[in-house]
Amino acid sequence: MNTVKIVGTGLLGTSIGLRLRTRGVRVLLADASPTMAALARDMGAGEPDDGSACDLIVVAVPPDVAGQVIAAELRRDPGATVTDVASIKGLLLQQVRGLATKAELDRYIGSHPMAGREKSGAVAARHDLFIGRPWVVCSDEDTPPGRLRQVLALIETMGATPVHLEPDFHDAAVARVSHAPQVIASLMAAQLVDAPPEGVGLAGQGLRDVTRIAASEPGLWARILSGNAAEVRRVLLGVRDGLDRVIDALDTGEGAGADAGAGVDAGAGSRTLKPGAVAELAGVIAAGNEGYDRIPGKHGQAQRRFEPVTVLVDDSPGSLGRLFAAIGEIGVNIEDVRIEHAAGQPLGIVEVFVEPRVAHELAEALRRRGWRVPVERLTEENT
Ligand SMILES: NC(=O)C1=CN([C@@H]2O[C@H](COP(=O)(O)OP(=O)(O)OC[C@H]3O[C@@H](n4cnc5c(N)ncnc54)[C@H](O)[C@@H]3O)[C@@H](O)[C@H]2O)C=CC1
Ligand SMILES: O=C(O)C(=O)Cc1ccc(O)cc1
Repeated sequence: MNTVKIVGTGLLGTSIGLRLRTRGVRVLLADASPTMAALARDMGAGEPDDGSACDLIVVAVPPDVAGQVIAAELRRDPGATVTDVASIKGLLLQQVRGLATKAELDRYIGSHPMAGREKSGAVAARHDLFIGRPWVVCSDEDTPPGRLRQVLALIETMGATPVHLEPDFHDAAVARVSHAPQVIASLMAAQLVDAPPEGVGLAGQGLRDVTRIAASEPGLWARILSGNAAEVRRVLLGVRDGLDRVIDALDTGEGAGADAGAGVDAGAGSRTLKPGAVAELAGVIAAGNEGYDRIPGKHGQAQRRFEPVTVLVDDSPGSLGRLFAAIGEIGVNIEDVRIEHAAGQPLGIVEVFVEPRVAHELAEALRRRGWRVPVERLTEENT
């Protein structure tokens, strides 16, 4: 890879440019907005496009305009391989097929890095955005091997792992793992709009986990959802079935949306659920446990459940460093960390995630060293 052009210098394009520059690749930057291209240049992602011929062109524009931009780049630079990073693949390939010649199509390979942020634009770009993440490649049997090698070289330079998928399989998969979750996060967060501030103030890590991506850019996501409408709709219909079952199970015959006379004993003040309702609720949570366990964990391995050991630390400089050093001396590997601040107190609540078999031992060792470790939850594995 000698010269790579990036068209669309927002979050994705600028992140790719930054990483390519660390490897000494010449990067040309183009954007419909000259200001955005100048910003990416100022951040060190490359130099302004001077029209030179390129080995590889990466189209990183919003999905609804990606088809036209890909076709225009294929035509303009007859030697270049063209790839894109759009979040949808089936509809886009269909559009490019309608706009490009057969010879041009041989130079196009769609791709999609499964990494991003809830912020848009060059200012949010990071050179390490793609490290360790899957990067979908939609080549087919007609793709010339030399062209495929160029796209694979880009992915390798980004530190990502190539995953070869058909466009339709990709779209069905991302509807489930990315697009529908975005809708659910947004709908849940929207429930907070009218909530009283004292109530929202009780929010903890659970709500943050479920709603982090609700901060995403509305314009981009409206385009992504429209471009994968059928598959996203299919997943959401499944979610709606589940929601209907939960809503029905929670029906006590009183309050908002209750079915008249649904409760077994719908007398005044009754909160009785229908027979079978509790099992239905437990079943929903259990199915969630099962699905959650299928999410790949650290380094792409099967998800492993780590045990949290909770430690209360002073909200003061150096506290975290001392805690981590102590855990290192005890000889336990920290798998993950989560930090919350205790409401109204100068106290940090640190959850250190470790292998379940060492959790109890770590808690004891920390207590012996004077750390404040509340009594841990007893599980089969740590007793
Ligand atoms: N944001 C994310 O987390 C992820 C986004 N993607 C995909 O990457 C692509 C880019 O997304 P972001 O970088 O987040 O968007 P962004 O909004 O940060 O950047 C898009 C850039 O494209 C430029 N642009 C728009 N129309 C153009 C045109 N016709 N010609 C040239 N430039 C044009 C805009 O001026 C903007 O600078 C999208 O297709 C998106 O689906 C893929 C993975 C993750
Ligand atoms: O932030 C996250 O967890 C994401 O999943 C980001 C993301 C957003 C859009 C994509 O097409 C791919 C990845």
